[in-house]
Amino acid sequence: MKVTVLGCGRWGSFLAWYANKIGHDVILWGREESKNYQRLVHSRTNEYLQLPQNIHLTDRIAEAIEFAEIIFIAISAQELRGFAKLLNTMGITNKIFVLCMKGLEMESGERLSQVFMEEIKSAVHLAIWVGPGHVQDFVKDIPNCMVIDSDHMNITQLLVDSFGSEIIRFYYGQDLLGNEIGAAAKNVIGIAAGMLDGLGYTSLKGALMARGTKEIARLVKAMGGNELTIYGLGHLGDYEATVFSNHSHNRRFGEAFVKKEPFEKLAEGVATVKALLQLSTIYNVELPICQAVHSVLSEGNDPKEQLIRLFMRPVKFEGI
Ligand SMILES: NC(=O)C1=CN([C@@H]2O[C@H](COP(=O)(O)OP(=O)(O)OC[C@H]3O[C@@H](n4cnc5c(N)ncnc54)[C@H](OP(=O)(O)O)[C@@H]3O)[C@@H](O)[C@H]2O)C=CC1
Ligand SMILES: O=C(CO)COP(=O)(O)O
Repeated sequence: MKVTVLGCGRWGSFLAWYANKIGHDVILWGREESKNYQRLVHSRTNEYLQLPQNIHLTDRIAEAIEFAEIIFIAISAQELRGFAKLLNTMGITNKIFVLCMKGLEMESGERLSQVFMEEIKSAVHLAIWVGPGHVQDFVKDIPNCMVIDSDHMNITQLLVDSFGSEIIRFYYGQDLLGNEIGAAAKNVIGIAAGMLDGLGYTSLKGALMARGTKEIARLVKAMGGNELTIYGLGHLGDYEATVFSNHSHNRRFGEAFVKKEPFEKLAEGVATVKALLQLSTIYNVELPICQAVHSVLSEGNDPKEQLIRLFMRPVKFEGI
């Protein structure tokens, strides 16, 4: 099968490497001025992997789009709307786009599938690929389980059947809304986890895990999704790779933030927490953990005070 990957950062370069490894014919696209792209062109390596010679690299978007019927996108979530506007100017009818990103639009609170479909005016199929997985593990053949979801089971099945392997076992998603919210929100819980680590309160990550899932499940239910999705791979299943992982950029960002250290990599949860607070207002659902993360990141409140207050809130029944 022919596959195009748009975005050549950490995850995009992995998707190209992986699709090639399991036998697909792959083009990887990056922006001409991108340092990530230039490095791949010159050395075929980045800090995570080495790209085989038979993966074609291009900075010509028209060539990349034309090449394949299945197109993965792995860019920063906040850039998706502008990027979709660009794609919409190209001939993209009958393609299957797979959003391999975890975020919500900061200003609107919209899910990425909503953002994408608002901008694409032609008939395309859309799916998402989320769940736990780090490049550093996959390139060593360390397996994981992930989830593909879409509004059409035949598309979900086609993708699962075409991209599953011994290192990635896919599950068929059945709740696009729940999986998108869950995948985005786990990055915010990851930032909270990093803050706890940085403050020396790693012991509270169990409580974070229990209360984080409850909080996000409440939101998903209010939005019309299935609250149980939050206990699946897209959210709870991703805590191992985020809340508890040294590879996680979101967790590391949270830790660096409270230690007042710089951290340059993309931490999607920083923008997503603002989107979640919009949803909290729209759907009238209390999101105390998201609120605490936001108050530390954007309102300058003391992390220790906020996190301690969060877990020492008035006694309540655990089911709530
Ligand atoms: N298990 C999973 O499902 C994983 C999912 N992810 C998700 O993948 C997404 C990307 O993360 P990651 O790869 O770590 O991030 P990186 O910062 O490594 O890569 C982001 C890429 O997006 C590109 N980009 C940014 N803005 C634009 C734009 N306007 N037009 C085109 N390209 C653009 C960047 O281009 P440039 O090179 O020019 O800077 C860069 O190549 C995130 O949403 C993240 O949550 C990440 C890891 C694992
Ligand atoms: O989504 C991921 C792992 O499943 C990657 O998480 P980070 O972006 O926090 O590194």
